[in-house]
This record gives sequence, structure tokens and C-alpha cells, in this order.
Amino acid sequence: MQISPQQVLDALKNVEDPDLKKDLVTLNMIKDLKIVDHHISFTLELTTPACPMKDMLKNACTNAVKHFVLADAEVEINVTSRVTQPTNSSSLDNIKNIILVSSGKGGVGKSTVASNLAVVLAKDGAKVGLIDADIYGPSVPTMFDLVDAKPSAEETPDGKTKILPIEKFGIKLLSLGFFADPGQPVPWRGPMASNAVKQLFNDTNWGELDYLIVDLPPGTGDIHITITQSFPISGAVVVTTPQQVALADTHKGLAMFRMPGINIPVLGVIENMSYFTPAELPDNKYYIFGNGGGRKLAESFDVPFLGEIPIIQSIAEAGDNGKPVALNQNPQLDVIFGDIASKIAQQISISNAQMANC
Ligand SMILES: Nc1ncnc2c1ncn2[C@@H]1O[C@H](COP(=O)(O)OP(=O)(O)OP(=O)(O)O)[C@@H](O)[C@H]1O
Repeated sequence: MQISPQQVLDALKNVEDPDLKKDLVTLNMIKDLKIVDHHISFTLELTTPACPMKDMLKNACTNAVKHFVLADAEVEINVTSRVTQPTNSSSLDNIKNIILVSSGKGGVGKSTVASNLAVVLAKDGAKVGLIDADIYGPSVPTMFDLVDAKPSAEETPDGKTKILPIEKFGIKLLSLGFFADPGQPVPWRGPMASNAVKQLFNDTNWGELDYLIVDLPPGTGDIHITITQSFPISGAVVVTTPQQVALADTHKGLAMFRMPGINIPVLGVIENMSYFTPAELPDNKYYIFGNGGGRKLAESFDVPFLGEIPIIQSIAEAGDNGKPVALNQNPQLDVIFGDIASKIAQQISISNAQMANC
């Protein structure tokens, strides 16, 4: 019996993307379908390379074809991705998604999260950029061993000058720190800082990016207002530590994203420095700063809790040594950062799909 493409597509209509709540055929995720005798091959095009359900969807497709078409069919599925973007992304066409990483308080690990998130998404195969917009203490030059780096510029055919981001570990990087002398304090005035940050977006040749991650200054200030009101933002991630003082400030930071003039989707809360595990007691977790505060905060705003990151010496050392820890082979941290990055990418895909359906 000759299998027809329609038979295969009808079978795949039984496989639903649990996040986007539609079947894979309706979502136009099945491409390049080929049938030779009992051999059926196609491409499954996901909305992010960091999709946490990659294997589950692949298995479900194979099972659907075998169940509805032919039990002994040979099914070959090539998984790729085409990252989606919000329907309102007008001003920065070649940048699909801008993700803000924020914190209510300084020193809670916002830059650590932003850098490692960039590393994990790039390792998954996404095109990633990272802007360090922290006017008070830009950390990206240190965390990527680029303290003396100075970005170059190029002239475009229409006579404009564009900054070229610095590329390291597969990530395109720009930091306000690249434009100041290391060790010299820069007393930014509000409008000056806002203009400088806008240039990092507008006057830079980013090329095509799936995700542009922005490491914001701590708190809620001019830079937050400028960025949220000038650019189409896919969503914000909020980093906190478990202490009450940090949680109280994070509460304010989260509330800011919900304010009417700002109104940015909050992708979730990450709790950093959650617990400590001594090397000699690897199964023990000591919640030295308190337990469950980040999760409760996420619940009170009805946003996802994205995960707990433990206090680990190698995280601090990696940051100081200029190579984010996600680049090292550390099975425990690979799982933690991998899971957080997948959840963020997943939330963006959901939010983009919801916007498209509105
Ligand atoms: N989970 C962790 N375990 C150990 N050290 C950590 C952890 N998270 C962050 N650190 C270290 O804590 C310090 C502060 O982290 P980081 O610079 O990421 O915070 P931040 O919120 O961006 O700070 P700032 O407000 O100054 O921008 C850094 O030295 C970093 O390496």
C-alpha cells in the first residue's frame, strides 16, 4: 500500500504542542515530508532550540505515525527550530526577542544569570546577543574576560556609523563598560545614560538575533523606563535571593513591569544563592538565607518560578575568571541553567503565540 502525505499529516494532527495548545500540523511545524515505501521522513520545526519538550514531541510524532498510518513504518525526524517573535516587534526587525534580566537589589546575581542564560541558549544553537546596561557596575567585561576590549565601528552604505559588538563564546556582546576606562567611575546623568543605552540597541550592527538578553541595573530607574518604552520587549526575568530584604525589593521590581505604561510580560522569577551543599555531604541542602521565598513571590504574582541556583564557589570563580560557569562541564549546573533557559525560551514561545492569536 502506498502511504500518502495526507495520511501522515492526518496522523500528526493528533500530536498537540502542550504549550501552544494546537496540533503540530496546524502550527505549521511539519516540513519537508518525504515518503519512500515504508520510510517516512520529515522535519519538526520547533519555536526554540531550547525547547524542553523536544524529545517528547519527537516520540509522540513517531508513535502517531506508527499508530494511525503503519505499525512498521520507519520514521525519521529531523528536529530544527525557527524562533518566533512578538507581533509588535517593529523597531528592531532583525532582533526577534529582547529579554530583560532584572533585580530589585544589587549583587543578587543578575549578571551571573544573564551571562549563563546567554551561554546556554547559544550552546543550544540560538543566535544570542547580550547587552550589559548596568550603569552602576557593568560586569560583562569581567565575566567574559574583556576588560580592555573596545568595540569597533563600521560605516553602513547609507553613511551611518554602527557599533560592532564583540563576539565571544558564540555570543555578541556590548557593555557600557566597554566605553569607559576600567577603574574610572562614570557619573552618568539620567538622560546621558538613557541615550547611551539606546545607542547599544539602535546604533549597533547586531545582525540577526533570536534572543537579545539585557542585563539591567538593579532597581527601577531611568534605564528601565527608557528600555521598556523604546523597544518591543518579549519579557522580563526577575532574579532574587532568598533574604526578606531582597524579596521586598524584587516585589517592587516585579510590580513595575505590570504598571500600565510599561506592561511587560514577566517570564518568571529565579532564586539565586538559594542553598549551600557542602562537598562532603552532597545530598544535603542548607537553606542558609531562608527557604521558598522566591517561589512564594512568583506564586503571589502568578508567574512561573524558574528555578533555584545554589551557592557554589565555581560560579563566583568562573565569573571572576572571565568564563561563565555554564561553559564548564558541571553536570549539576548544566541541569540547573539548562532547565532555567528552557523554561524562559518556552515562556517566550507561549507569549508570542498568544500575542499572534489576539
Ligand atoms: N550562585 C552563586 N554562587 C556563588 N557566587 C555567586 C552566585 N551567584 C552570583 N555569585 C557571585 O556574586 C557576585 C555578584 O553577582 P552578580 O555580579 O551576578 O550580581 P548582580 O546582581 O549582577 O550585581 P550588580 O547589582 O552589582 O550588577 C559575583 O561575584 C558572582 O560571581
